[in-house]
Amino acid sequence: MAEKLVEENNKEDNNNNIKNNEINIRVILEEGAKLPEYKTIGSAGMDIFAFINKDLEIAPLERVLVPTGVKMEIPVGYEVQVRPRSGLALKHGLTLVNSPGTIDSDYRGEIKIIMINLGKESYNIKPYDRIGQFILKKVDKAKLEVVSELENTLRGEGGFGHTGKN
Ligand SMILES: O=c1ccn([C@H]2C[C@H](O)[C@@H](COP(=O)(O)OP(=O)(O)OP(=O)(O)O)O2)c(=O)[nH]1
Ligand SMILES: [Mg+2]
Repeated sequence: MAEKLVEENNKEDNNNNIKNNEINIRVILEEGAKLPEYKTIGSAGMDIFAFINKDLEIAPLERVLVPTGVKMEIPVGYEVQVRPRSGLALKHGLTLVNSPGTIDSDYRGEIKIIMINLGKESYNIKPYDRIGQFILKKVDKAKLEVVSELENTLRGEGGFGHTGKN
């Protein structure tokens, strides 16, 4: 799969002059853990594999913390978001409680995935199942400046649906 992807990548580069902008991230993998991977050339997210040694059952409305066996050194100025997979969400009601989860650039612990079963039936996560995806994002830092007045706009303080439905 990895070789195929590289091949496809090069082909795409040659054909369309598309260059993937890759950011190097140093990773520590626990023994036996699987490195997250992009499944297609255009995937925004790298799929994350459950690092468990036996099936993990999630009852309806139960929350579980699923290990990944992955530690990362995310460059300053970036974060990693942990997002659900739509297939698991649609077919089984499986999602992430804190979606999108935030992995800070200074976090050095093992990344874990907080899953919840919103379906009606128990679901078994199997070892190495793909349970979510990592998205690398640039983040700017805000510098908060306290003032007494904000610039006026048409919307003003209207929010929470005040523009109506259609
Ligand atoms: O789904 C997640 C979310 C977070 N984390 C790790 C990485 C992240 O950098 C750290 C803290 O996450 P967050 O800031 O969302 O949680 P918190 O409750 O504010 O904890 P803390 O006080 O440690 O920041 O926990 C995960 O492994 N998985
Ligand atoms: Mg925090």
